[in-house]
Amino acid sequence: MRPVDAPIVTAAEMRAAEAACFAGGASQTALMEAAARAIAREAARFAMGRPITVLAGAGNNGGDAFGAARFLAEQGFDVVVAALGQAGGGAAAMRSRWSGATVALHEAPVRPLVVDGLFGIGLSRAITGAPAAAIERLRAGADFVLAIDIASGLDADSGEARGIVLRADATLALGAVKRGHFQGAGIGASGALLLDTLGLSVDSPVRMLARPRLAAPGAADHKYTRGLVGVVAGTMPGAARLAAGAAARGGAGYVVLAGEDAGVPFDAVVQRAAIDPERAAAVLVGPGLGRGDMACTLCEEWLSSDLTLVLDGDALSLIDADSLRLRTAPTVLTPHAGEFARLFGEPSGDRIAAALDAAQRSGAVVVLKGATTIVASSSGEARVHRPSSWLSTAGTGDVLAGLVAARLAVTKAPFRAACEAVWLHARAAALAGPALVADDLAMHIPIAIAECL
Ligand SMILES: NC(=O)C1=CN([C@@H]2O[C@H](COP(=O)(O)OP(=O)(O)OC[C@H]3O[C@@H](n4cnc5c(N)ncnc54)[C@H](O)[C@@H]3O)[C@@H](O)[C@H]2O)[C@@H](O)CC1
Ligand SMILES: Nc1ncnc2c1ncn2[C@@H]1O[C@H](COP(=O)(O)OP(=O)(O)O)[C@@H](O)[C@H]1O
Ligand SMILES: [K+]
Repeated sequence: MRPVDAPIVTAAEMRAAEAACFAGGASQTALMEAAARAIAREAARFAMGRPITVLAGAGNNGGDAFGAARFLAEQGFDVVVAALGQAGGGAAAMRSRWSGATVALHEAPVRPLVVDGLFGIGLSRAITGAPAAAIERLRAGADFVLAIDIASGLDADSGEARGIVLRADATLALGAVKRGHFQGAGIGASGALLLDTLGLSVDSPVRMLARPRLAAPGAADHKYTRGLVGVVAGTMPGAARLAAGAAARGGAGYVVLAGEDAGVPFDAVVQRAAIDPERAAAVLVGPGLGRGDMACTLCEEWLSSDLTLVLDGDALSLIDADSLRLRTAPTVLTPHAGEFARLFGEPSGDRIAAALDAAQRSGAVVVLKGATTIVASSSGEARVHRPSSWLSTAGTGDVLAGLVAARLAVTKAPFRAACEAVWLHARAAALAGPALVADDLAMHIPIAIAECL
């Protein structure tokens, strides 16, 4: 099945869940048989009757692979297992139950479907030399590669490539999805992500972002109760206009764009010289702000206020992470990778861990944007989302910042607001379709909202 709202675990967390399952009386063989059955089910769908090469390593990933080969052969598929190393532990039992054709990895026949059971979460060193050459040859000749648990060559936590990676067209995650599916080389090498929980009970404060549930305004609501968003314009007012337009379409009751000659995206957005702090439910500072003296002053003023803030773009270059701790009002930061590195230092491989650390250090909700976007709270919760790659165009981050401000004005709950905004932004991008520009997003936000009511 396609995972929705699923927990995302590290290799250590997965092993702990597996150990708890064994402590509860389950056997490793039974778990492997269940994994093998799930893999065979998916592989059969993708093979559509064509011949299959199953790659089996020496660890449990290989054990799953031998089991899957057996189930596929029982269904009448033409299956060859290409093995690497001597299966040990639970994998040895699975290997002994396989009586079909077995060759060494370097002799693996190129076939339309390759099932990758070389390495899973136990990969401990880079794949190089003869196995790497075999992987390259098989990938080049295959129509479709199904990875068991995680594509071989990916670090399960960071998603970084360890030597060569056998890029998958689909990955069947076992037990739970892994952080490595969403990060580094794992983004491009995992293909379509599927999950079989194998009945394991896994929980984590890090989860895939689910579609939010939103409420229509109440009968007693008016423009102020629904929340006024102030957007501070600066030297590049186009960015502030994009943000203000998104805030208005994102459900705010009233949007004020503050700045002389900033203009407005449409007439519903009000241009004023300044934002009335008594009225504002959330203020966005940063998109197109500039980094001169004026920008510095504005940034300092808003930082020292007791208003709920979204800090984006230039504002993220004008503040320091530790001073944010002094704020008592909610703060949401929306950095891209470069802004994040300036504020908090270059993240080590695991960006999810880096975003959680940053949230804890600053006390703010951190939205670390990119091909995978992570929303992290200072209490250790994180939500992870993969938006359309068509979003990689100028100004889409300004739209997201405006949306966060709108949801913040409506909900008053920073983590929830950031999650809602990231989902709506990605959905608006999907609705806008290929070759979108940032200006296209706002008009699709109401359609995305309608899907959440
Ligand atoms: N965790 C779970 O809940 C479950 C795990 N299962 C499977 O078990 C896998 C993890 O099994 P393991 O812990 O045995 O780990 P792996 O099967 O990923 O491989 C570890 C083995 O490969 C060797 N190795 C690592 N890197 C190497 C390299 N570059 N070159 C050559 N050898 C290398 C190690 O020394 C070890 O023998 C999962 O990915 C999944 O497929 C399933 O069987 C069932 C459920
Ligand atoms: N390759 C990608 N795949 C998916 N989303 C992406 C990709 N690259 C960027 N994005 C998204 O596009 C937006 C870009 O924001 P940002 O870098 O702040 O741009 P800008 O400042 O021009 O608005 C973010 O929401 C980010 O998550
Ligand atoms: K694998």
